[in-house]
Formats: sequence, C-alpha cells, structure tokens
Amino acid sequence: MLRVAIPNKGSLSESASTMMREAGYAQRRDTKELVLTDADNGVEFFYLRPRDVAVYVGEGTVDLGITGRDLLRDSGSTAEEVLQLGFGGSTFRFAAPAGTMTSVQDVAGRRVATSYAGLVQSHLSELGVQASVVRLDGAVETAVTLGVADLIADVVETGTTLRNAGLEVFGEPILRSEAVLVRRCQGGTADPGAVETMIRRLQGVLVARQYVLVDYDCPADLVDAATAITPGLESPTVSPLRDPAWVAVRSMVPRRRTNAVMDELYRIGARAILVTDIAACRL
Ligand SMILES: Nc1ncnc2c1ncn2[C@@H]1O[C@H](COP(=O)(O)OP(=O)(O)OP(=O)(O)O)[C@@H](O)[C@H]1O
Ligand SMILES: O=P(O)(O)OC[C@H]1O[C@H](OP(=O)(O)OP(=O)(O)O)[C@H](O)[C@@H]1O
Ligand SMILES: [Mg+2]
Repeated sequence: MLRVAIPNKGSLSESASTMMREAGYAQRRDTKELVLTDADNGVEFFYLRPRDVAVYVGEGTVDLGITGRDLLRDSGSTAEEVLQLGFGGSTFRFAAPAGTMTSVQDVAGRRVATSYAGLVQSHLSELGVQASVVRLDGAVETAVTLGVADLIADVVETGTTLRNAGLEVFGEPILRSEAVLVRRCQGGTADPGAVETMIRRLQGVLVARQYVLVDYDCPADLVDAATAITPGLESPTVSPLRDPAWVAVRSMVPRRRTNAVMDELYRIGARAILVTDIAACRL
C-alpha cells in the first residue's frame, strides 16, 4: 500500500485534503482522525504535523507527502519536491521595527526570532552573515516587543500580522513558498506505479482548476484568427456545422483569461461563446 502524509492542522491541512478528494482519493471526515485507509486506491493516508511531513518522507517511512516548501527546507530532510500544488502561497521574510533595518547586512550581530531556525541559519550562512537565531514556536512577531529579539524572520502572507506588531519587511525575500508534493529522494518506493498515478491525478486537478473549456461558433473564413486566440493545449477541435459557412470550435483556455478571450472572440465575429468548468482531466 502507498503511504501518504497530509498536514493534520494549520494553513495547508484543509486545502491538501480537498485536493486529494478532487483527485479521487478518500479523506478523513473528522479532523481528529490520524490515519485513513483508502482501500479502493490502495493508499494509506497519515495526518501528521505539517512540520513533520518532510521528516517522515525523507526517512522513507511514507512514500509521498504534502507540506510547504519553507517547512521542507527548514527540516533539512532529503525529501525532494515533485509538484507545486498552487495553494498555501507565502513568502518568508525578515522584518524589524519600522525604519530600523534596510538590508540583510543589518542583521549581522543581531538576534533573529523565528520558528524556522534551520532555514534562517542556512540562509545567513550562505550570505556569510553572523547573527544569533532565537528559536520560538510561534507568534514570533511579539518577540521584538518583549525584547527577546531585535528582528524576526517569518511567514508573510497578507502582512497584517507584521503591521499590527509595528514591524516592516526589509531585504529580499528569503524564500517564496507554496504547498508542494514531496517524495523520498532516490525513489526506493514500494510501488512506483501508484506514486506515478497519484502525481498524474494531482496534475489533473491542477489543470482542471487552471483551465476552462470554451466552445463557440465562428464563420469558417475566420477560423484561423479565432484559433489564434484559443490555440488550446495541443490544437483546438474544429467541427463542421450544418451551415457550411460556420464551424464550431472547442478549446481549453486559462481560467484567468476567460473573459478577455470571450471579448476578443466576440470582437472578431465568433458567437454563442460558452464556457464550461473542467471536472477532471488527465493530460
Ligand atoms: N498565513 C499563513 N500563515 C502561516 N502559514 C502559512 C500561511 N499561508 C501559507 N502558509 C504556509 O503554511 C505552512 C505553515 O503551516 P502551519 O501548520 O505551521 O500553519 P499555521 O497556520 O502556522 O498553523 P499553526 O496553527 O500550527 O500555527 C507553511 O508552509 C507556510 O508557508
Ligand atoms: O501575513 P499574514 O497574513 O498576517 O500571515 C502571516 C502570519 O500567520 C502565521 O501565524 P499563525 O497565525 O499561524 O500563528 P503562529 O505564528 O503562532 O504560527 C505566520 O506565522 C504569520 O505570523
Ligand atoms: Mg503558524
């Protein structure tokens, strides 16, 4: 049986389970459940602390896992990233009291509070900056107010938490993170076929989320212009209509471009433009 680790709580937990569900796998109904066996698909899901997912995968006790890229780097695990999952996006940044620091060089000799000590330590070493890292479990923004640190390094999503604490980001982002699928480095998986199937299914979910299907009717002499607007992934489907002066076209279009594409198609003379969600997809 394939063993897969999913975050049991925190920012990534719900989205990770939703994505697995959309990929056709059974998921727990109760957030207290720690293991769920999906017998039909031959997969056992383990709901672990997001921080621990990369550790289990790296050790090879589970085959695949979902975690954040920042947590993966912080863990020092040898697990490798195989797929970006398009949710849980954040940046990992230095922040200090407004107006006090402008570049990473200002960190030298200071105390940095963080829950990602591994990540911060290796970033500072790479840059040759010496500083003392204060490892905290969470709510690190308060560490400066309470005098435990001079600055912090933490996850920034909207920036609200920082602003409320009177802190400001400075320097380049340490890392851009999102949820990722990780697997044990060097393979060594009991069932490589099941791993490939899960990756392909998750890729299908990503495509189904990122694209819509667009159908429209188009005067036959405009088909080149129209299909230049909707080139599709490989090539659009062009079908004859009963009226030989018109054809029907079907093509995949990036979801975020839907309305712009409809405007362009309408402008050149396409009509009856219909947009449909893709429920599932295997490219
Ligand atoms: N607003 C956010 N706050 C925290 N983590 C976020 C946020 N957005 C995305 N993430 C990502 O979620 C992961 C952190 O997971 P974690 O379980 O620690 O989340 P959390 O919301 O901080 O949970 P906890 O309740 O344990 O504090 C990281 O990969 C991080 O980049
Ligand atoms: O930029 P924002 O949208 O404000 O989000 C980022 C904040 O959210 C997380 O904290 P969380 O609520 O998980 O608390 P924690 O620090 O105790 O983990 C993270 O550690 C930041 O503090
Ligand atoms: Mg947190």
